[in-house]
Amino acid sequence: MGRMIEVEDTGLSFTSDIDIDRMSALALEWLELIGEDPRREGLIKTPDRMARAWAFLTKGYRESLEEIVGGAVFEAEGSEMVVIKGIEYYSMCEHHLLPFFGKVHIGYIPRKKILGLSKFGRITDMFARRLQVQERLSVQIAQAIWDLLEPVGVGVVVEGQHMCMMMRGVEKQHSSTTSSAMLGNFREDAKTRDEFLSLLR
Ligand SMILES: Nc1nc2c(ncn2[C@@H]2O[C@H](COP(=O)(O)OP(=O)(O)OP(=O)(O)O)[C@@H](O)[C@H]2O)c(=O)[nH]1
Ligand SMILES: [Zn+2]
Repeated sequence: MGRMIEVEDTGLSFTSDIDIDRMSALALEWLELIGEDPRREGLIKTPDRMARAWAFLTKGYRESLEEIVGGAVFEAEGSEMVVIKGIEYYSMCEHHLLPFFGKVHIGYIPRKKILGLSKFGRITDMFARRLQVQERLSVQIAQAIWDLLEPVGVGVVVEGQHMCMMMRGVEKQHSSTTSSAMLGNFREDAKTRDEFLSLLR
């Protein structure tokens, strides 16, 4: 069993290692409970596959910002807006444990530090690969960039389609949700925010 980790300010805790055997045993029971025969040929390896898939889908719990960003914070001059558009993500809603997915758009105005471009995708994935609501995903990405780079401002826009609203429940196939998080002058200055939003169009 893994070490228990407390996540600051969230009241969340989780184990640092995934116990694949125990998850697999639960998955087998799950298959029985939905009315399947987990011993039939096609399902023999399914509990193990399911455990491993879930280990991947929740790997963000076992990653930290320091670890994924490494040394890719660089000193830089200039204070023009940087926009990274269309970062795809897949996450799991915390209410139904069904997927939601879409795109993340990030903008920031550096003060003295810039970030390696690939790291925006890695930060997105670290938070997306946890149980989420879309609003919190937006805020966590923005806050992480804020803490890392101490920029003049940062804005994050997340678009998402939620399988729990498509495959079940309200069964709406064509709705999509946009959420955002704005910090610094992206929050305070309408002109900066508008410039960011116009670059997303
Ligand atoms: N705000 C927000 N809501 C979400 C997200 N993902 C799923 N939900 C919603 O969470 C809500 C949970 O509502 P409940 O009434 O407790 O659950 P439910 O009976 O399964 O609801 P229905 O989906 O309407 O059938 C639903 O309205 C979901 O659409 C998300 O990322 N953000
Ligand atoms: Zn849901």
